[in-house]
Amino acid sequence: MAHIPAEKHTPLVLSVEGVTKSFDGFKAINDLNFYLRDGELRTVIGPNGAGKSTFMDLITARTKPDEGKINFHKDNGEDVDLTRVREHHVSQLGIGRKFQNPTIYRSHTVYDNLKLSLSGKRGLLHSLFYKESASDREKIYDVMETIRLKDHAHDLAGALSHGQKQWLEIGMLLAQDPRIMLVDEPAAGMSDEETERTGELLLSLEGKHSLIVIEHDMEFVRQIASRVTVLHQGHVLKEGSFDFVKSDPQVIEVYLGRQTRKH
Ligand SMILES: Nc1ncnc2c1ncn2[C@@H]1O[C@H](COP(=O)(O)OP(=O)(O)OP(=O)(O)O)[C@@H](O)[C@H]1O
Repeated sequence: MAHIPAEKHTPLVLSVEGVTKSFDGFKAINDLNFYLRDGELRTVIGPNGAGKSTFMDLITARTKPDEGKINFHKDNGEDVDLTRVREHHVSQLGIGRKFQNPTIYRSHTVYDNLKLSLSGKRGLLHSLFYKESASDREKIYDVMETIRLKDHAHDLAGALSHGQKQWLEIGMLLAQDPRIMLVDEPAAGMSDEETERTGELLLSLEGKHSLIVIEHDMEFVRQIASRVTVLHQGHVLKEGSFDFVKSDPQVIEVYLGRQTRKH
């Protein structure tokens, strides 16, 4: 059983218990226990092949585990077993995922991308023709404010910088009010300034949403992390503050030491 920190009494939003997933006999995820608190920003690090993407695939029901439980704790007190839910229902439950490559509509404006995302639940064809209400407009402006793209509302998404595209996609998730946001390497390919602004953006979401951020850039992890989970061979190797995991000999051995040698 994984250790649940006793010092915090915030309710859990996600419990992953005893989860195993094999591919052709290889355990990509091996007896994994992971708990996420409501409003928490958790960073997940680990070497290539540690199982980070598979972990996200399991939470979003893209992949089904061989064993174990994955429970989403709804704010009405109900639990939903995510291993029994279809992938498209997971986003309707309020679990959104941002992949590494932005999936924005390049030939639409920033505003229209957010509008499409807001109305996404109604289907794409409907979304193209739907007239947003005053509260929808307010929501879109709130999101643009959060992702700092208000001044680009009427720019085509395809003309945005790499960093701005990533922020727009985070905004598209936000437009759907997710309870849990899964964010895969948000700072990849960004300039130092964009990376720092991305960190500020994620920190501004802490408390309002629960976030799991996978990241390799340790400077970025230092900026955003309060609690870090280190995955290794599909299992939690260590979990704790940035300073705790950074100085842990096992983490240095399997991940940080190798990272340093690479550069
Ligand atoms: N669909 C699949 N079929 C076969 N093997 C898979 C599949 N998906 C993942 N694996 C294997 O499971 C292991 C974990 O992969 P995963 O992509 O989850 O790791 P990761 O931590 O995200 O790695 P990276 O940092 O390189 O993205 C790897 O050895 C990978 O080859």
